[in-house]
Amino acid sequence: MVEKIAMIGGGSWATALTKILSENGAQVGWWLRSKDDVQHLLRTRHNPRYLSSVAFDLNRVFPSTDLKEVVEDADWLVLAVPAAFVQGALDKLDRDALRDKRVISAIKGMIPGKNVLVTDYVAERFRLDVEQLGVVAGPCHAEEVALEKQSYLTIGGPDLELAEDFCQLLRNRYVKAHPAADLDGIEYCAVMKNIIALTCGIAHGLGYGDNFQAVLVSNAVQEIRRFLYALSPNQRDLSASAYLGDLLVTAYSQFSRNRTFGNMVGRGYSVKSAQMEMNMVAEGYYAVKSIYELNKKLKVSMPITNAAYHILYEKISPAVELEILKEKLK
Ligand SMILES: NC(=O)c1ccc[n+]([C@@H]2O[C@H](COP(=O)([O-])OP(=O)(O)OC[C@H]3O[C@@H](n4cnc5c(N)ncnc54)[C@H](OP(=O)(O)O)[C@@H]3O)[C@@H](O)[C@H]2O)c1
Ligand SMILES: O=P(O)(O)OC[C@H](O)CO
Repeated sequence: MVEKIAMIGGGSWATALTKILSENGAQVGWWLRSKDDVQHLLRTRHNPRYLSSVAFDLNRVFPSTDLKEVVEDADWLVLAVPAAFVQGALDKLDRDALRDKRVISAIKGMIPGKNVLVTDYVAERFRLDVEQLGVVAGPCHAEEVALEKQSYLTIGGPDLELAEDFCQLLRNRYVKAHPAADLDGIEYCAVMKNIIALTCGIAHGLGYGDNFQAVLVSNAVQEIRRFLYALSPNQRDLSASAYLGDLLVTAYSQFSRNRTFGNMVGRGYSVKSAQMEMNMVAEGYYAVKSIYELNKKLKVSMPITNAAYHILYEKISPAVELEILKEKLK
């Protein structure tokens, strides 16, 4: 049986996942918001602005701006727009539109303003059971998928059969995938690693070196552990690739959107100009605010998140804030 997937989003990650899934034989209805991009895909088989080297087989990939049609026809829904645009993207769907679907979030962010995980938002908005949900996690840059470099993904979800089914759709010559039961922990960690990478970028932009970054990342693991434990004190191995691996790839990679954004801020760009300079979205910018606000209740010690918040939302000088932060790290 050919699996039918609705891919929601036109950016790098949606493009990479569409490549993996369609080349494995799935039928992918692909919703992009831009008519011009859909026309370009239909004409040339390439997404014009993201991973434009990838050619799609239009017998399996069906680009469209008609969200309802794309969703109606699918067994699986894969969300791959930045979290800030999820509400807008799904706005036109009825509450029952996802009733019998399996919904996978490939998003590493929270809904700004609501400060909830994407899976919690869709579960509530579309009255879904948690067993219908999963997340795509793990250290994986879309750019390396385009180059078919060896990558590892983790599919988190309470229903391990659903998670394994989605793994089977992903596995290929260069992608290994495995299921894991920890939905919330994996999703929160994927949100928080963006904040850490952004702070690593700020430090790099200010001239801090590898010695400092190694200490920053070590302290970040402890910060993430404290926060996750306060939210959901399940047993989880934070050294697994869905947690630590994702933190490392984002904190150290040349491809990282979050690190790049932070680096510009550290070099003196304003938040606005850094955002305008990038044609991609750094989720960490929004995540800082959500996690900072959530933590007002939890009161976990989070010096790195606090520093990032002060720089990005209270306009404190990055140099001053890093001077304060460096005294708190061990
Ligand atoms: N890139 C990766 O390697 C990677 C890997 C794992 C997970 N993720 C996650 O995947 C999610 C999507 O990120 P991405 O990297 O694919 O994004 P991206 O390449 O940075 O592309 C940005 C996307 O956001 C859309 N967008 C920008 N402004 C918008 C607006 N005002 N309203 C609606 N849409 C808007 C863009 O649409 P237009 O092009 O039409 O402007 C584009 O589809 C994020 O949560 C990210 O953390 C990414
Ligand atoms: O490294 P970033 O900031 O581009 O985030 C992309 C992915 O989350 C890496 O797994």
